[in-house]
Amino acid sequence: MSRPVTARVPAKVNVQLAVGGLRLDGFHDLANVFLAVGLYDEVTATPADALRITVEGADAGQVPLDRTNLAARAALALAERHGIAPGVHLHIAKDIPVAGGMAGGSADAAGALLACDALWGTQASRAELLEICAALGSDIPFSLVGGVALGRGRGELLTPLETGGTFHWVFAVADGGLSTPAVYRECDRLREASGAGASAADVPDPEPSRALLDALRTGDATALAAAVSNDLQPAALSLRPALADTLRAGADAGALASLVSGSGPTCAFLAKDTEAAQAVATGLAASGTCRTVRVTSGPVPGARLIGA
Ligand SMILES: C[C@@](CO)(OP(=O)(O)O)[C@H](O)COP(=O)(O)OP(=O)(O)OC[C@H]1O[C@@H](n2ccc(N)nc2=O)[C@H](O)[C@@H]1O
Ligand SMILES: Nc1ncnc2c1ncn2[C@@H]1O[C@H](COP(=O)(O)OP(=O)(O)O)[C@@H](O)[C@H]1O
Repeated sequence: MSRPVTARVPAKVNVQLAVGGLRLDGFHDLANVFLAVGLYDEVTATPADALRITVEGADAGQVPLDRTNLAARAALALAERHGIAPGVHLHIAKDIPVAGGMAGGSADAAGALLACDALWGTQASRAELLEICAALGSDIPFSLVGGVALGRGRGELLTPLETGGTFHWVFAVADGGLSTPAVYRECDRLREASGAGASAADVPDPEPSRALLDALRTGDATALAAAVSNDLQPAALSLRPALADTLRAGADAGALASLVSGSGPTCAFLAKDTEAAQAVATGLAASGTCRTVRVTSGPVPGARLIGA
């Protein structure tokens, strides 16, 4: 019997999330600049008679254990393509906040794919793995690739980006999640309410910011802080007004930039260095405006097999 295989996959923050108009297929075109950060889920694949999912971690109770779990869907997609039975036990050690705008479910899908590919010896090419990822969810290709990348289309068409250094991040994890489709819907509603319109004909094509790409390339945290943006932030704040207090608490504690991570509700804070990040974390914890605070850095590599 084959030995268990474990994949380790990072979370992400979006340093730019420019959202175009609503497409006919229900998605939005994006200029989505992803940066992988050092919070990880681990997915372990062990041979089993049938597909089974187990989850450990503080948020484990919020993760589905049936075939709607993104890790299960990834394993099923790989098995189906290669005509094999999806007999596998997937155990997820979850450290990425659930429904937090940090792509935890996407991380588990990418991890399950890598781990099952190794366990089953399916030897899928990188291109095939990326194709399966894109079919399962817009953010999943980035979980596989990691580092820093620009996502076009609905976020699945990736171009890796150059970076000149490590950035220090603090994350304020909220109580409870936000639904990604609900946040996109609220973004459209706010655009309609402002009179500008929300369709692809009304909203300019999203473009990556030149200043942001330059700041990433040079590794300049102050320049990056000046250039970060998230078009979903007004929608997340509209659905969860208390996030404004969290963003303010991080800024008061010395963060160079405070923004909602993707669709939220996790808030991300960029700090000058490790000491400044600790000070921001201490200030946020004392503010009582979030459930937990995490300090980390990035960019980090994407999904990797460990202990192989
Ligand atoms: C907002 C972002 C930013 O990176 O991530 P989160 O912050 O939620 O992690 C992503 O765009 C989320 O990507 P992901 O969570 O993979 O979304 P999908 O499963 O592909 O789509 C879920 C739903 O989100 C909406 N959606 C998603 C992507 C996109 N470009 N336009 C959309 O309108 C659609 O309503 C879609 O049905
Ligand atoms: N492996 C998984 N881990 C977390 N959530 C999952 C997973 N599979 C499916 N889901 C569902 O996807 C939703 C969004 O989860 P997640 O990817 O953590 O958030 P986000 O899209 O905000 O980054 C969850 O509420 C949950 O119902």
